[in-house]
Order: sequence, then structure tokens, then C-alpha cells
Amino acid sequence: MKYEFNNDREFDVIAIGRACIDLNAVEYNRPMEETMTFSKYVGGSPANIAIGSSKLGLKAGFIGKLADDQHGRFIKSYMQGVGIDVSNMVVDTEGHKTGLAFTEILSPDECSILMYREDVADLYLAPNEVNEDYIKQAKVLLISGTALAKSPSREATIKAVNLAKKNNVKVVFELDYRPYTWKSKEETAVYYALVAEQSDVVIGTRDEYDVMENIVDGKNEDTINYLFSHQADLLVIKHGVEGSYAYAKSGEVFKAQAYKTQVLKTFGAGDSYASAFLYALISGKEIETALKYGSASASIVVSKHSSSEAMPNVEEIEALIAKNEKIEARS
Ligand SMILES: Nc1ncnc2c1ncn2[C@@H]1O[C@H](COP(=O)(O)OP(=O)(O)O)[C@@H](O)[C@H]1O
Ligand SMILES: O=C(O)C[C@@H](O)[C@H](O)C(=O)COP(=O)(O)O
Repeated sequence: MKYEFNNDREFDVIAIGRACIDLNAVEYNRPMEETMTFSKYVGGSPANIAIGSSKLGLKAGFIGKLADDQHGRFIKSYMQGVGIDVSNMVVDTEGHKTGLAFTEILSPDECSILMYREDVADLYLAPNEVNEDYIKQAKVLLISGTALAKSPSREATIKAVNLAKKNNVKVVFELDYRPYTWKSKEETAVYYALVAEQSDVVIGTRDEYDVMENIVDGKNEDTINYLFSHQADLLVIKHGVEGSYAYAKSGEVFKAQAYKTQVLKTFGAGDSYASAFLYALISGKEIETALKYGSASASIVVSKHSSSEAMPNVEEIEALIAKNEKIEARS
């Protein structure tokens, strides 16, 4: 089964939200207190997804607000360098700073992120900085849940969703739940539900859907019944190393396994998964195949040091899928 897009659009995907800096521990397997060296990369979930999509050959654009400083200029030039259209990335004029994410790699499955997100420029994106003429050129508008955490970015994001719907642009909502950017789980649930109910495709982990539904131990069955009674016709629910599911409104269910790898760190999995899943879907591949692309991309990125720089190309993803299919056929 394939997913249909409006094909007469210049951009495959336009993402909205934060473009920040990741500072990833260079010395692994130790607590951050003992880590002296960090490597700098562009980060921020929607920026990572735009970078991953662009590296796979999609035409990507970005709507966001950058600090008027060295970090802001680094982010813009990196994103432009990987082929992303940065014409709608505006520069903050009020002294707000770039968000920073320091990562701790304690062991391959114990990683944490220490985020500096006080008064960050990305959350000051204002509704008047979101342009209909830009959004209407896209097949997909990619929303990141974190952009809903505070005003005015919250209203800018909701405006973007409304413009996408008006212009027949598919709204893909990546839940991207980062607790520290929100005041309470109740507040998160209100805005997540508001946008999820208007989205065509929702992507998230089982835990993130629980946040949206304000419940614990939610069931996929209940989530799909709820969202399919609104706008959505495709839902992706990820279960970490256990794999992921795609549910189509027509009733079809697809499952993908996670591909085993030498894991270096756990973060970066979700963003690489989303970019490769979207790439495959927009390229006209079957939903089942798109799940494999997502899993393969995530497996490659968790074995590498960064989230953005490590995003694979199509050949790497296809080689990994082919290698695993050969192994499966033999066993
Ligand atoms: N340790 C791992 N090894 C290989 N693939 C992984 C691993 N962890 C996650 N993945 C892949 O990345 C996908 C997304 O991971 P998940 O942890 O569910 O999302 P997120 O990073 O958004 O929390 C999974 O569905 C799986 O395919
Ligand atoms: O999203 C952020 O602000 C931090 C990311 O740049 C970081 O690389 C990360 O946490 C990615 O994790 P993922 O959500 O598992 O892809």
C-alpha cells in the first residue's frame, strides 16, 4: 500500500521548529561530570529530519528562528550546505540564544541529554513569520511537538498547520516529546491532541502517544481508534528495539523490526527514522518498505556519533536492508 501526496509541489518537505546545536560527548562510557570534550553538530529534531531528508535527495525547506550569533550562523550555513532551502529561517533581533543539547553517553543503552533551552530563539518564531506562499509549495509540512511548548512558537506552528490544510499540504506530526520544554503533562496533552487531531500522519513512540492521550500504558488499538476518528489516515507507533508499526485507516497494519547493530548511543534514532520513512513514502514506496527504510536509517545513526552528520544516504540504507534480507532468507 502506498501513500498519496500532491505531486505538483516544488518542495517535498518543509519542516518547522527548532534548529539548534548538539554537543556530543567525545569521551564515551563515562558520566558527563567527567566528560571534558564535546563535538559540535547541528541538532534539534526537525532540523535533523530536514537534514536527513535532504541527504536522501528530497527537496527540503525549513521554517524557524535562529539566534543572531555564531551558533545561528553555523546552523544556517550547515543546513544550506546540505541542500536545504533556508529562505524562511529568520534571524532573531531580540538577543535570544541558540538552544544547546549536551549529550552523555554512559553506555550504548544509557544515554541522556542535558538541554539548555531557556529563552531560546526557536521558541520566538512568530505567526507573522510563517508564510502561506512558502507552505503551499510543499507536499509535506513536518511539525515537531516541541514547537508547541511555548508562545509565540505555539501559535506560529498552529498557523502553519492551518495553512497546510487550506492548501492541501499533508501535515506530518512527529510528537518529539521533550519534557523540560513543557510546564506540565496536562498542558502537553492539550496541544498534542489539538495538532494530532488535525494531522494526516502522526509519528511517535508508544510513550509519546501516552503523553498525547494523558494516560499510562496506552494501547495502540485505542490510539488508532481515537485518531482515525479525526483527520489522520496513517499512524506510526515506535517501540524502540522491539520495532515499529504503521497503521493505515483502511485497516492494514505493517510491522518492521529494528536492525541489530553495534550501538554507540541511543539518541538520533527517532529523527533518522522519520527522515528515511518520509523519504521512502514520498518516493512512492510501499508503507511496509518505508518502515524498513526508517529502521535501517535509525540503525545506522545509533552506531555513529552524531544525529545530523551521521544521516545515511540511500545506498547505505538499501545495502543494510538487503544484507538483513539475505540473512533472513538463509535462516
Ligand atoms: N538500539 C537500537 N538498535 C537498532 N535500531 C534501533 C535501536 N533503538 C531504536 N532503533 C530503531 O529506531 C526506531 C526509533 O527508535 P525509538 O527509540 O522508538 O524512537 P525515539 O528515538 O524517537 O525515542 C526504532 O523503531 C528502531 O527501528
Ligand atoms: O532534538 C534535539 O533538540 C536534540 C537532538 O538534536 C539530539 O540529537 C537528539 O536527541 C535526537 O534524538 P532522537 O529524537 O532520538 O532522534
